[in-house]
Amino acid sequence: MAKPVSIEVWNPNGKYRVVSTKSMPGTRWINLLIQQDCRLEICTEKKTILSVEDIIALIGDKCDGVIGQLTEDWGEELFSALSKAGGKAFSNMAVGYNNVDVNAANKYGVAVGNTPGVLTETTAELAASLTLAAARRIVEADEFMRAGLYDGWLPHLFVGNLLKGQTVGVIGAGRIGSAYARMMVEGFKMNLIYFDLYQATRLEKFVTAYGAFLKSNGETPVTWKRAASMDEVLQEADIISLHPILDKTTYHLVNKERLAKMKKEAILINCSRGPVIDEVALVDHLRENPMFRVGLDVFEDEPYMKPGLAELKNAIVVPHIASASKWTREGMATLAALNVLGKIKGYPVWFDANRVEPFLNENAQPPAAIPSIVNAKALSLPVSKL
Ligand SMILES: NC(=O)C1=CN([C@@H]2O[C@H](COP(=O)(O)OP(=O)(O)OC[C@H]3O[C@@H](n4cnc5c(N)ncnc54)[C@H](O)[C@@H]3O)[C@@H](O)[C@H]2O)C=CC1
Ligand SMILES: O=C(O)C(=O)CO
Repeated sequence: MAKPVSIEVWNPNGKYRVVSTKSMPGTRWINLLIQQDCRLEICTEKKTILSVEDIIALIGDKCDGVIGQLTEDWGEELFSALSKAGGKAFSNMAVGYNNVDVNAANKYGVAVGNTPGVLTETTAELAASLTLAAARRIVEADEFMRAGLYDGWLPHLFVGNLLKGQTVGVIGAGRIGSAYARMMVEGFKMNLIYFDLYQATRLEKFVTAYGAFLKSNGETPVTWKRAASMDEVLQEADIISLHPILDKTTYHLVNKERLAKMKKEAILINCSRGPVIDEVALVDHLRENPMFRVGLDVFEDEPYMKPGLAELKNAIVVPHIASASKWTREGMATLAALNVLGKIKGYPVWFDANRVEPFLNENAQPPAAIPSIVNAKALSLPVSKL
């Protein structure tokens, strides 16, 4: 028998039982569920990462849908338990869903939701923050001040890298990668080189137009290039930011050999998923190349860091906070709740998961549609014509 898991209950007499494995920011998501006849149970356990056993206990004998977190292992066992409890809907409170076995969800006919769009700019802004912090050695300099070591201006004190006119490399120029690229190109007048399986046409158009604007102003225009290989980006870029999804093709995308191809003074940023970098190889590379710097939001064995990383001055590390702005986190909670609610209600799937704004307008009722279901095609779910 699994140990009971503590919960907080909203709208106890609601017809549909929805479980959220964590408390989430804001109250709109709660109100949307309870207004639509859901009994909402929010897990209040103190431990951060729930086990499969904990979640099975939460699902119980009758459960219509679950809102879960990227730290949880949503595979065969959980989808089987949810399906047995009558559930047809699960949503990650995240855009990335590498923690979800979508084939297992398909097998049990469970729709899998995610939360795209609402975190694009927030995540790109953190990647840009890490880039600046690494380029200008802000964390090292802050530690130096607090340690009382500053005794006057010096020509060599914390000299870093200028971004203007340098090349920013983006691996994975999807929603977040493109937003980051625009920030770096427009904000710091950097040239762009990117690698993606698909052409980022809108991004290319943006850089072309911005380059023309700069030229018409008598300034050096910015340029863009779509690289034929990832190695081309690694060799040419001064800053490289990783924004692909995590799957078999991106696991250890940055390894020992690829690190060796990068410039000795390059800066590597990772706000995607930890296993995209071979972190052991990264620690060795950082030790051997003190001018190479890295800004990491995510880690291979999250929440742990590989031995040695925390001691390195040329690494900036933050605890997976890239999407942590109030607006974004409340929006993620809303989208996750509406994914589950929409499936329970039998709504069609929203026609464009990149345009989720109508669901986020606090002053209007959300559309009668499901914002984003990653296995909509596999489950042959109808698509909204709105
Ligand atoms: N650190 C954090 O808090 C956050 C992390 N993320 C991570 O960022 C990822 C990307 O999010 P979005 O930009 O919204 O997704 P997206 O799907 O718009 O972009 C991903 C891009 O990666 C490209 N890609 C896939 N395989 C590739 C490969 N082998 N080589 C190069 N490019 C490849 C895709 O073609 C696509 O353009 C998420 O899957 C998630 O893992 C997202 C939000 C917050
Ligand atoms: O959405 C995601 O994929 C995250 O990593 C958390 O914002």
